[in-house]
Amino acid sequence: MIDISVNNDDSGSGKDLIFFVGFMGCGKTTWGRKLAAHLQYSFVDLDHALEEKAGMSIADYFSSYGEHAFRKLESSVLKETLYPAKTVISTGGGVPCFFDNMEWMNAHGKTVYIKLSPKTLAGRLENSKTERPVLQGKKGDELVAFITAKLAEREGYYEQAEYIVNGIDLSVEGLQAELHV
Ligand SMILES: Nc1ncnc2c1ncn2[C@@H]1O[C@H](COP(=O)(O)OP(=O)(O)O)[C@@H](O)[C@H]1O
Ligand SMILES: O=C(O)C1=C[C@@H](OP(=O)(O)O)[C@@H](O)[C@H](O)C1
Ligand SMILES: [Mg+2]
Repeated sequence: MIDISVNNDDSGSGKDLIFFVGFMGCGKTTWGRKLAAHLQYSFVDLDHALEEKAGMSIADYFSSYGEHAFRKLESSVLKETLYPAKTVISTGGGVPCFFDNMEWMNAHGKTVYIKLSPKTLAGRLENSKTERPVLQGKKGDELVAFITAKLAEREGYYEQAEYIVNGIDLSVEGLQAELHV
């Protein structure tokens, strides 16, 4: 039998999907991939899925079509991707904060918020090679101030996750125990 999750119904909820959420730089892509390998689950990074669907990088999509179009495409990629059973999904940092995406993820799998302070996030983002157009090249104190304000806007969504984990001392064994998988 082929495993297909059908959009907007409950068929995904029994399929062992794990969604990582949290601010840019908290480690969703890194730890999603590691946990999937450890559990022998499939792995989907929604940013990569979106780039494939759009046929261009996120930075190019933002500059060509703007953030509003990006958020609509992001939500459709979240909901229309056919996830195999047992998949870890790393979302982009804005996903939980638009439309009913957070509710949708909670209805379709386990959700995990990787929580970190603005200062730690800023340090990681300054050393990360991934392009993040939302940050507009900010660095140093300006970056910390931006993250502090943006996280205050977004954290209420992230905290709707079923599990909240400290991003400082993550391990795949710790995640596996916490999530009971
Ligand atoms: N536990 C960790 N300790 C130190 N650096 C980390 C850790 N987890 C991730 N990173 C680094 O932080 C940066 C952002 O990680 P990434 O997985 O791309 O985050 P996200 O997908 O949440 O934006 C990357 O450069 C990554 O190597
Ligand atoms: O927080 C955001 O608004 C964004 C986060 C990015 O993903 P990461 O959280 O993996 O960096 C990516 O989706 C896009 O650049 C927008
Ligand atoms: Mg990522």
